[in-house]
Amino acid sequence: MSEMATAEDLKLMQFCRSLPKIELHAHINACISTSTVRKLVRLKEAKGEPCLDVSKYFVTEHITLDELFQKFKIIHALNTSVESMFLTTYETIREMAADGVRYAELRSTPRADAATGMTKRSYVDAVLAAVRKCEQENVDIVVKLLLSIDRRGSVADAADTVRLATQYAASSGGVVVGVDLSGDPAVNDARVFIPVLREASAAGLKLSLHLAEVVNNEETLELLRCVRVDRIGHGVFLHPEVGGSQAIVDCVRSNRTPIECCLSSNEKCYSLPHLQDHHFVYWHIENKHPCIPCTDGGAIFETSLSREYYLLAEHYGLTRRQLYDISLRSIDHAFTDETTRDALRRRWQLEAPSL
Ligand SMILES: CNc1ncnc2c1ncn2[C@@H]1O[C@H](COP(=O)(O)O)[C@@H](O)[C@H]1O
Ligand SMILES: [Zn+2]
Repeated sequence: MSEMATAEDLKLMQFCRSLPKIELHAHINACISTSTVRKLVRLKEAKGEPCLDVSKYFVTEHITLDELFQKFKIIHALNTSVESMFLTTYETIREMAADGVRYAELRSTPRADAATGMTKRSYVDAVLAAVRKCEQENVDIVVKLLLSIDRRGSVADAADTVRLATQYAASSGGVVVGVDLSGDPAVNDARVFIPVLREASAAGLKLSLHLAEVVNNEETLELLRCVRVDRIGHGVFLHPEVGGSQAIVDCVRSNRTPIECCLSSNEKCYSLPHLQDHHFVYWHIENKHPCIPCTDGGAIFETSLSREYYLLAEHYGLTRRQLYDISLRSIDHAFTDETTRDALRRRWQLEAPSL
């Protein structure tokens, strides 16, 4: 919101906060708020370990994807232990709940760290322990987890992640539900992961893939055709007008594959001159295609899910009723069972803010 926010703007923001919301695209290490960063620094200092300059973590202006991935190096250097992963996840969940998010799918790339003894498995355990603690404390949110494959890694690493996800899907009481493919889109050809991703689907895991973050039509089309893509992350360059292709559009439309749209993240990393040019307009407004507003990780992009809904109203003139409907429809695309979805829908009915 600008400094010149009018009473109407404030009322709209208030509405967006009270709207029950569902977050389907948030990388844990992109969700670390200023206050959590401070806690992580204290944790590191208490152990006598050096810290990088964490003030550079936040994306305050337009940056390139390359610069974004440099920022993750800063946070990864800070977040190296099971204690810090637990803390990060715990704080993230509480902050989301405070923003009115009632269902969230977090995603994160399991990492090992020789210095602290963290393994990929203890990393996931720490995240799951934080989810359980929030449940025990009755934090008002349902949380699920996707394990992320980093496309910069090897196929063997990816296979490891799918194996972990398969095991945790069985042992986590339904918290681990799927796999994400992410990482620097300029690195490697994601088609090498097709067999591994197919195995993940065959094992019953849901798949959300970062696709078309840069123009890469062959890769995008082949992944869409060879893998059961349950949701698309970003999909900035799918349609021909922006360098994508009609074949890709046909594929996405015929499968009605939902697109996770992260306005602020895209605006900051793709330097969209105007949010009017965001692909939400093409897909959702012009073509009624299912799109889910998400943050990508609110903290790093200095946003929140409420603010993303606010931006939809501000830039595309969506009414409160339309914002509510988008939020309600997002439930259809959650990687959970029908019972949970029905419970969420009932809640949405009860909690519908005055429209
Ligand atoms: C434009 N946005 C993006 N595109 C692609 N991958 C992204 C991303 N934002 C985050 N990640 C992926 O998530 C990791 C950080 O969270 P976790 O350590 O997994 O919790 C990054 O290292 C990258 O692999
Ligand atoms: Zn992402």
